[in-house]
Amino acid sequence: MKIQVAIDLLSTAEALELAGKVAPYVDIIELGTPLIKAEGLSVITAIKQAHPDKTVFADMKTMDAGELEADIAFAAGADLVSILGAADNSTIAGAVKAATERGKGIVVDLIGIADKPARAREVAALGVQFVEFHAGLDEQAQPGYDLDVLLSAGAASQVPFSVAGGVSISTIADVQKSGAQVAVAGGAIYSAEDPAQAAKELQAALV
Ligand SMILES: O=C(CO)[C@H](O)[C@H](O)COP(=O)(O)O
Repeated sequence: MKIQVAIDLLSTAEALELAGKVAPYVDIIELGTPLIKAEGLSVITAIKQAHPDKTVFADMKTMDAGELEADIAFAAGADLVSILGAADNSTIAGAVKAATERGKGIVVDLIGIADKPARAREVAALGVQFVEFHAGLDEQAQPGYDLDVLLSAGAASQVPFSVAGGVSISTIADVQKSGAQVAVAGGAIYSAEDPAQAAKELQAALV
């Protein structure tokens, strides 16, 4: 299983600093949606230039104009771009077209989707690289939030999937057991007192 660090910070300088610390322990560096909105596409270029050996994920969360939005993120240096599962299939197909032309990949984010396994199977058929079973920061803050629900849904989907929803050192082994290809960790790394140590421990917890 791969580890993806989600950088939900607000400046390119902070993102470069965090990426520099944690890069040895992660496979994929994600530029979070608030970061891209705050800094623009240039943050993607800055991170890719600093870490050309890493897969750079632009969390665009695109809902419309899939081909155009994916293409501008790929042109800036992204290797993977996220499109929302709630988007029309034509939006996802357009993004896949841009990815295919550039030899890159699309990840569909199932945030807010009720029947995640069913939608995952539909979008997988459109040619996306993998599907993200995701509970966003606001959903995680609701009483009774349970990561296990996401893990069961991912396992039931029978398509390549990632998991994002407050993954931490206490849950990463369960994420791996669920069969996920990628575990996404944001707050567990960027909010840690020692982000490099936190990322190292996540990596060490993999079997
Ligand atoms: O995309 C996001 C929020 O929409 C986050 O990047 C994702 O949820 C991972 O962060 P965390 O591990 O803190 O949940």
